[in-house]
Amino acid sequence: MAREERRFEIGYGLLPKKENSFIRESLVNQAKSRGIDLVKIDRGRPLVEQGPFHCVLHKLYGEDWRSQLEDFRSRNPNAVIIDSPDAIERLHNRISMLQVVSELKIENQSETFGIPKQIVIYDQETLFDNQAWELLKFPVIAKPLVADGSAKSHKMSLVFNHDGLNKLKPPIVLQEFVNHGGVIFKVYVVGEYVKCVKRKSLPDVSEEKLKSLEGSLSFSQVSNLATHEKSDDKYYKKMHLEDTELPPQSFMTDIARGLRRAMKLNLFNFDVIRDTRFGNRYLIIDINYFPGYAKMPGYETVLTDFFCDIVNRKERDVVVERGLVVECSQEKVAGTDGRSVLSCEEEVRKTVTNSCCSDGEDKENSIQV
Ligand SMILES: Nc1ncnc2c1ncn2[C@@H]1O[C@H](COP(=O)(O)OP(=O)(O)OP(=O)(O)O)[C@@H](O)[C@H]1O
Ligand SMILES: O=P(O)(O)O[C@H]1[C@H](OP(=O)(O)O)[C@@H](OP(=O)(O)O)[C@@H](O)[C@@H](O)[C@@H]1OP(=O)(O)O
Ligand SMILES: [Mg+2]
Ligand SMILES: [Mg+2]
Repeated sequence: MAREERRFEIGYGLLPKKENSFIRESLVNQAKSRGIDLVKIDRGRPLVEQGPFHCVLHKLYGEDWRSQLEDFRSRNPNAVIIDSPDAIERLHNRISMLQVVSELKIENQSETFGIPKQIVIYDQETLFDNQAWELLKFPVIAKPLVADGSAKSHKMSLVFNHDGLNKLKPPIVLQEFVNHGGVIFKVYVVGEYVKCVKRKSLPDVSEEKLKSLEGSLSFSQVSNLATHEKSDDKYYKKMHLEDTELPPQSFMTDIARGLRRAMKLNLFNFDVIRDTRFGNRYLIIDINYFPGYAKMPGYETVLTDFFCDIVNRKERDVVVERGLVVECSQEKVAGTDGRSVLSCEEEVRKTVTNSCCSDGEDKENSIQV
């Protein structure tokens, strides 16, 4: 006798721009075909009155939203919130964002990683204080300290010399500009899934060129420009993205998994550049929460797989790859708010079968919510 299909509801809270790019019909349909209904959260009504959702997916800020999530969590202790506002908050400050990279330990003989030299400047006086400059060398990139998703938080300046400092408005982070061959790598993380892609970046600045450059140059979201915006530009015509080799996948995966565990986040990307002075040195310059996944080929499948894992309370790394279900209680794996996806041994032991995400067959290891 055919078993009734179990369905799950995932509520999403996104700004209109994100909703437009992420919630495509192709994603909604694929999720639906595998037992997941993506439902828009009505921001005009309390979250607790909606659903009931098995999972909440969000990229919204502010105190009101935080307290709505808190209420939701206490009333729905079994629901999963992807991800916790506290964990996301770390990415709203460009210093705390990269601190986690500096603390990460990864064993690798052939490649190294880190972050560029940087200082934080809170006021105008410190900007012109020579002591602050002992560590850094021009050119530098001035980035707003706050990275809250506003247009302002993406406005950057490439500063060539002291004259260029006049226009800057602290609080800012001054980060050494590192020549990297004009190509940036964006590493997308969706739970355990890791995908690295190439994008165009700022061109290198030679010592020679630096002498002739005046002041500073402003720019914003250079790796996100539409193709037509780049195509007229002489520089971009000269660029050969296809000639650039990707960093080793296993190295990027190790960094991604390390970051995921340390930050307790499931949905993020990080920007990596390869220092041209040392072909095997990689620098992480930016980490973004819930980035533009729709730019990833086949994002619908990747995201649907992830949703299925979440609602089934199972993760590939623990349940499938290692096959050791009990490890969940010992491993600090990226948690979510509400209940950690992998935190509790008892939950994992509640092994039942259900039809969500199965390809027609029941899976012995799936966990029911
Ligand atoms: N230290 C650096 N050295 C060389 N280039 C850099 C450095 N920092 C940033 N860039 C360039 O400037 C761009 C913007 O910087 P960053 O990624 O920090 O800004 P963002 O506004 O947070 O970007 P996103 O749109 O990815 O959120 C990068 O994509 C890269 O092209
Ligand atoms: O739409 P959103 O506001 O989430 O924009 C994000 C943007 O995704 P989009 O492509 O969907 O616009 C991301 O692009 P990719 O790194 O994936 O290229 C990146 O620029 C994030 O920094 C942005 O987030 P913010 O920093 O502004 O919060
Ligand atoms: Mg970036
Ligand atoms: Mg960013």
